[in-house]
Amino acid sequence: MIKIANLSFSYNKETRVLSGINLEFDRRSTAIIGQNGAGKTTLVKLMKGLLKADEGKILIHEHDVSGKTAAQLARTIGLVFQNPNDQIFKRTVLDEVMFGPLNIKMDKQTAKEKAIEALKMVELDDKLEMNPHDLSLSEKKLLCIASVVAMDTDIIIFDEPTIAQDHGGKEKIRQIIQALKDKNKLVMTIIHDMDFVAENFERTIVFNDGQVLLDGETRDVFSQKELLKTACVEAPGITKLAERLGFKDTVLTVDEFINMKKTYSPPQ
Ligand SMILES: Nc1ncnc2c1ncn2[C@@H]1O[C@H](COP(=O)(O)OP(=O)(O)OP(=O)(O)O)[C@@H](O)[C@H]1O
Repeated sequence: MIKIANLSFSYNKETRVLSGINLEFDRRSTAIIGQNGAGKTTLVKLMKGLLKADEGKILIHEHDVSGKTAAQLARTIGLVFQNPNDQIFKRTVLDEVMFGPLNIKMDKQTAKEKAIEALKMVELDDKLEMNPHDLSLSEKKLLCIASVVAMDTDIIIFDEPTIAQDHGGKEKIRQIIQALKDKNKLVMTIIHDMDFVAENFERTIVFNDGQVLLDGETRDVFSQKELLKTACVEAPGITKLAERLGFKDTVLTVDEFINMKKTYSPPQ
């Protein structure tokens, strides 16, 4: 779906932020992780056409991103920003969510239907007439998710969706991601919450200093202790616990831990 070849980018002459990135994305849900400043947000901004590469190419559905207009890209790839205040500018919740669909020339009736469907998904459909700025931070983040979901793009990228979410909010985001996966969309997220990565994403890519350090099935990535250390990334809590207890296999979730514990005999 997305092919990235030999991609490099710098904001200024002194520092190269991304260098020689080669990646292909299929429909597997994918987490992009790595320490602050590793280049994750820059990569997704390049995919979304918000920045122009210095070198290399990004192809989405075989078409070069550099040859596409912002409107064409908006129909294919949605990006939910980390900070909701970067995204909110209408006076009611409904108008906010209809803005994107109308902007990509959906007719008004369809835009409204898509907006309400997306607001139901994030459970804000009882707040259609509210001013978005009166919502809590967690609700604003959900509103921004709805605004992108309503555009019905094939690819949806989240930047730190779980920040400012309590347990209930995280559970809602988990369900939204699952619903998008069920619709066969490519869901990608930039995230620092490793427990959430382990529980929800099939593939994980680790960025370090503007390059891809690790890329593979999430379980395989979290089994690479030494390389994770290089990228200053910690494995999920349950993975570390199982490892310290001497489990042979890499454990990703509490359910797996419980199931494996039944057959586990501690080292003598
Ligand atoms: N607009 C900008 N102008 C100049 N430098 C920038 C700009 N945006 C980001 N950078 C720098 O580029 C590097 C990569 O930033 P980027 O936001 O892509 O990292 P990140 O991996 O997403 O980090 P985080 O996890 O903190 O969001 C950092 O050194 C950052 O300071």
